[in-house]
Amino acid sequence: MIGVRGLHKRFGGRAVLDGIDLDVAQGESLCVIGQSGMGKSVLLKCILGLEAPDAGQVLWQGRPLDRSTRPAFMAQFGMLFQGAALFDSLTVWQNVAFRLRQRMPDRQARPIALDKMARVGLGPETADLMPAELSGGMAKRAGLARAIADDPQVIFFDEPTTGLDPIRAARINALIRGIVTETGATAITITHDMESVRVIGDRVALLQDGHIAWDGPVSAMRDAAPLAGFLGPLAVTPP
Ligand SMILES: Nc1ncnc2c1ncn2[C@@H]1O[C@H](COP(=O)(O)OP(=O)(O)OP(=O)(O)O)[C@@H](O)[C@H]1O
Repeated sequence: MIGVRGLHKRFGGRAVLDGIDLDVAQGESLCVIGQSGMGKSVLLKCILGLEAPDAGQVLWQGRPLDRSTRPAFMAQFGMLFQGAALFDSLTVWQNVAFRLRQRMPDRQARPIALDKMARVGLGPETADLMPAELSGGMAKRAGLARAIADDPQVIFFDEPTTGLDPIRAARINALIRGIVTETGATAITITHDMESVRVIGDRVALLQDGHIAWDGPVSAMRDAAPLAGFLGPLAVTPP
């Protein structure tokens, strides 16, 4: 469903992405791991069209994403940003309904937002709070509700557990897995957290030195030699 073909991206003298090929099937949950600075965010930005690759293509439904095909893709994706990235001046429900409100009146958007908030464990009493009044875990849940508000076909999770303690991180991982399974959405998660990989992922791709150094099912991760050196350090979320 999403394909990456021969993606190259260079900054200064350094080839951060040096020929990336990747396919994510419909309904599959792929986790992209790699040490800090290996280009995970750059890869995500290239897929989202926020960074222009030097060479290569991103395909969606078998067609290259370009000026004419990208709008349809953008209408079908949801994203949980690192740090949740809620709009400070909007209430929680308005954040969740951000995209819905662009095409429907508030009286229609609000019940949908409340329904998605309930799915992630945020009760109606939180609807009219401002983001500054939420704890880190609640903000992450609100970001998750926003990511799924428009029933996306593709969801990106950027470091979903960063900044959360292990208990809250485990809850977010379980929520994400539940939502991905329930909705049948295709999911791409960028993470340092191996617990996220184990809970959220069907498949894992290791990004290293500009290449996908290993790509396989999460169940095979433990025996994968290229991952051996990474499972330890990657198990700890960096500050
Ligand atoms: N706009 C840019 N201009 C110059 N260099 C950049 C730019 N964006 C990213 N880079 C460089 O590309 C490399 C990869 O960055 P990227 O943020 O993708 O790493 P990452 O794997 O996501 O790391 P982390 O896990 O720490 O977030 C880094 O060396 C970074 O400095």
